[in-house]
Amino acid sequence: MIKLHNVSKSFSRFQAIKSILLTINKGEIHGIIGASGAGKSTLLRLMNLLEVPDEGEVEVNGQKLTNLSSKELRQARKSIGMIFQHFNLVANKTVYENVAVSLELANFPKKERRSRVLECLQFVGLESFVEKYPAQLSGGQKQRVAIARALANNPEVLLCDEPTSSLDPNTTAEILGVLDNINKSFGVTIVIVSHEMEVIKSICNRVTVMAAGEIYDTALIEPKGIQNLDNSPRYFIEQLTKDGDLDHA
Ligand SMILES: Nc1ncnc2c1ncn2[C@@H]1O[C@H](COP(=O)(O)OP(=O)(O)OP(=O)(O)O)[C@@H](O)[C@H]1O
Repeated sequence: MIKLHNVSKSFSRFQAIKSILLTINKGEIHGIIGASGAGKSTLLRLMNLLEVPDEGEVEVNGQKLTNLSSKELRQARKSIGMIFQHFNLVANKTVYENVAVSLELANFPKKERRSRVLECLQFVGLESFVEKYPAQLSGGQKQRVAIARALANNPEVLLCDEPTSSLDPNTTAEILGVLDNINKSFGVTIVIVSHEMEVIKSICNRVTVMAAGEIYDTALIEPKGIQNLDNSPRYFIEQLTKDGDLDHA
């Protein structure tokens, strides 16, 4: 479970996140959608303290990250994986080394590293790519390596920042399938930032709609469509459903 309690974040004098209250339930796939600049990525990065809040508390799996020392935070982050739009692989390391590096950083027992790397690469269907370098991979394959790297330490939470925004529709569907499989197989709580309503609708159980650093609404996504949770106006959600993607200028 992830809890943000009255969390605010400013950059210089610009308030990007305004006193946000949000609970993400254990085991759910939670989408965060909103127009460009709404604060989606900042909100996600507050969940593992890549951005440190100016005010408020961040709690993940019962631990208040905002109260931890830097050593304790490093430990807590082992259970929070993250993937990015541009994959963030290390160009001069092989597929194998890119995944192994997260185990080294986490002091994973040396003897078990090789089998764990291979296990994660097998899960994403890339066990035969161990000796390849990122430049030899397609976008979808790079994102699979990034997912394997994020999975290596058995995270309880996976934060995904626009994970399919650089991919074509077929590859997007494949990557969303991998994320769904991770959620179903291991019970990992997944948070996905996206500007595409189709992505959110195809995989998420709930969606939070952001506008100008605030939560506009949180809605439950049912198989038959989107239903409002909070009895607040349905207008924005209905617009999103009708118009499809949000403008991502
Ligand atoms: N490190 C930073 N320094 C200064 N301003 C920042 C920083 N990070 C984010 N911002 C500003 O905070 C606001 C929210 O940014 P954020 O990236 O969270 O929005 P977003 O909804 O994810 O947008 P996009 O969809 O375009 O990525 C923007 O106005 C952005 O310019």
